Amino acid sequence: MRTVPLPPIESSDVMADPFSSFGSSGCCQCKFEDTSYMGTACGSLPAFMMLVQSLMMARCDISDPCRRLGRNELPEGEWYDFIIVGAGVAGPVLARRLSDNPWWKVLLVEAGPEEPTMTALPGIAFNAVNTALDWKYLTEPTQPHPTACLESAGVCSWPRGKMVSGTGGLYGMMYVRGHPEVYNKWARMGNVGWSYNEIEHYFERAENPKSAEMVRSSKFARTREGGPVYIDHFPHKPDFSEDLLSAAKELGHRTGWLNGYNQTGFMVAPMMTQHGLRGTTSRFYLRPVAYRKNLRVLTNAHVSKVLVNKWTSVAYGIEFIDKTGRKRVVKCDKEVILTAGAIGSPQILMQSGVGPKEHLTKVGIRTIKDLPVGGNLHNHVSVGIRMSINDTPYETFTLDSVNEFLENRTGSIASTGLTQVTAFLESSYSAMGVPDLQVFFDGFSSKCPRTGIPTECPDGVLGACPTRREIVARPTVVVTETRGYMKLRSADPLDPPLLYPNYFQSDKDIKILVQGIKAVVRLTQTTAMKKWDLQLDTKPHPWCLGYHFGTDAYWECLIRVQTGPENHQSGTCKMGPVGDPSAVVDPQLRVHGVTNVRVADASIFPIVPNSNPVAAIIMVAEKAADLIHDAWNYE
Ligand SMILES: Cc1cc2nc3c(=O)[nH]c(=O)nc-3n(C[C@H](O)[C@H](O)[C@H](O)COP(=O)(O)OP(=O)(O)OC[C@H]3O[C@@H](n4cnc5c(N)ncnc54)[C@H](O)[C@@H]3O)c2cc1C
Repeated sequence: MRTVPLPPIESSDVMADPFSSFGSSGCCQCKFEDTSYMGTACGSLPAFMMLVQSLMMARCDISDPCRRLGRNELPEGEWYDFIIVGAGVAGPVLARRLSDNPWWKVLLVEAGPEEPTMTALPGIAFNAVNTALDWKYLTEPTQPHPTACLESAGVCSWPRGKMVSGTGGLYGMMYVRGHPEVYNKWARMGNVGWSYNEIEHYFERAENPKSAEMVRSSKFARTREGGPVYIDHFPHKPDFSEDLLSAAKELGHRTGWLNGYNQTGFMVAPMMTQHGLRGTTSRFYLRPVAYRKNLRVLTNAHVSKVLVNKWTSVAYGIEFIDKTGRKRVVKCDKEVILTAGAIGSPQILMQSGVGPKEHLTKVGIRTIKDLPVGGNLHNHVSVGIRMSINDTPYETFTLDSVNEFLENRTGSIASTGLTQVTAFLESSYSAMGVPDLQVFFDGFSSKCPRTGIPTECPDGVLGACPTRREIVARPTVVVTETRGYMKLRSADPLDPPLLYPNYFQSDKDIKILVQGIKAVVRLTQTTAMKKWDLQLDTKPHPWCLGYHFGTDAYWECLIRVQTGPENHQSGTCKMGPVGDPSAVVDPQLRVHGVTNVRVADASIFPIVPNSNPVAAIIMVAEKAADLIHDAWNYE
């Protein structure tokens, strides 16, 4: 941890827009406990990255210290109206919207530290994975036999962010709403008020499309500019991306805007980004209101349970473990809202005695309400298909690109490279025009450049690079049939839960994925790709030598051996009406049978949207805020 010691925040220090503080030294009068994690990300920290880190941390327009709310202590004896648990994607939205009412006191509690400065750089977007800012969850092998991630004995790795911004601190920033039919299906499952027509305005309320092209296009036709979430294209993309779109066009795919009912095709995706920096809901929703007296953000506080009166089943506060390891209690008058994500929220509910009675009894927790918490666990799933192009793979993160970024906030550091290109495709199993495959592409990105010199190769050597650059295409099933579950490992709230995703228990998921592989392989046969000599890596995986390379049987083997577990975990506190035996929360997001507890994050999805989920999570949090305002304003 590195502390920048500065005097307390003045409201006049707080800018509505961080870019307005660009070049100003005045904002550096503020205090912010920054986290340095590049050493872990890089193994040992090269001098060049140490320099970059010091530069970024010292720049107030990037580190933004005056607009950080996170504190490790709470004043003794304070009471709150609402306690929100988890400052990831959903938590900051609710904290902002509820504290809009100046009469309500709101506390947002987060297990991790404030959002570090370095996560703001899109060019090293995924560096916080596997550091102290990641919960580093590992799944359990499917019983009785492993069905996926066979290369690692059936154990898949699930990174989840542990910081203000949550998994948003290590996500790819892609902003996609998902197909309207997914939400219509939620409504058909008995979730009154959740059809696309009824929720569309929550997307619109959040969005702030920035590029002129977006504002003009029909994509955001009904969205007025001015929502908190900046949506833009990155200011930089590799030349290869446009040719990739041409190749897709050649194969008959639609290219350009993909949204709403027209989601199928290839595009350079819209991103949550502002002035070249990572867009997170903490940046967009919390920082502009850092001056509010009725909003507190408590960091490094692990919530162990919601306090529920065992006679009345009414929630009245939370118990948490603070930074020093001390158990503490904080109470509220109105509601506890769980936004701790698809693993954190169900874990906290079960620790509180809300969950499957048989399981809770086994781990020694007294049941307050018997509910199927932790069921319906599902996730998208992918496989990486290695390819290469004729291009010298020089580092994109160089001293020149650092200078360009610092001067203009443009260049490769303001972008995630080829990851900004995506495709949505329909397999032969898809219905109603809902794409069931998404393709991600990786390439032209950096992790830990060592020298900053433009002729640095991927292994850190200068000059004599190989002549081919690796590109990975990742077809991903986004309408999955498989369902898993999670359980507590023990009654200890600090023990990670047992996660059983059961990948590919449904054969349909693997068949869809094979079709996705064939679709990406077809790209290698296009004229547009001749220019780059895009080639499939045909070296068979040693575990799949028993199958002919390129046959369905070979691909099925590869999928199970080298499973890409994706990061869109959902459904563990499923939303459904009274009478739905698999439901945990009702369509008002209230936990069935427990008063004054709601859940408002990816865990309430009855079915995960067929796209990256952050847009949908923001929509859920926006709607939750209205439900809460309606409930308590009436009171
Ligand atoms: C590498 C990667 C790339 C991704 N790219 C994209 C993308 O481009 N676009 C997209 O839409 N999605 C993407 N995602 C997925 C997306 O980031 C997640 O779906 C989303 O962040 C989930 O939001 P959430 O609010 O439900 O949970 P989280 O963001 O995980 O937030 C939960 C918060 O609660 C806190 N918490 C948990 N337990 C406790 C506790 N007991 N006490 C206190 N606090 C607690 C956590 O520390 C965390 O801050 C990506 C994910 C990963 C890992």
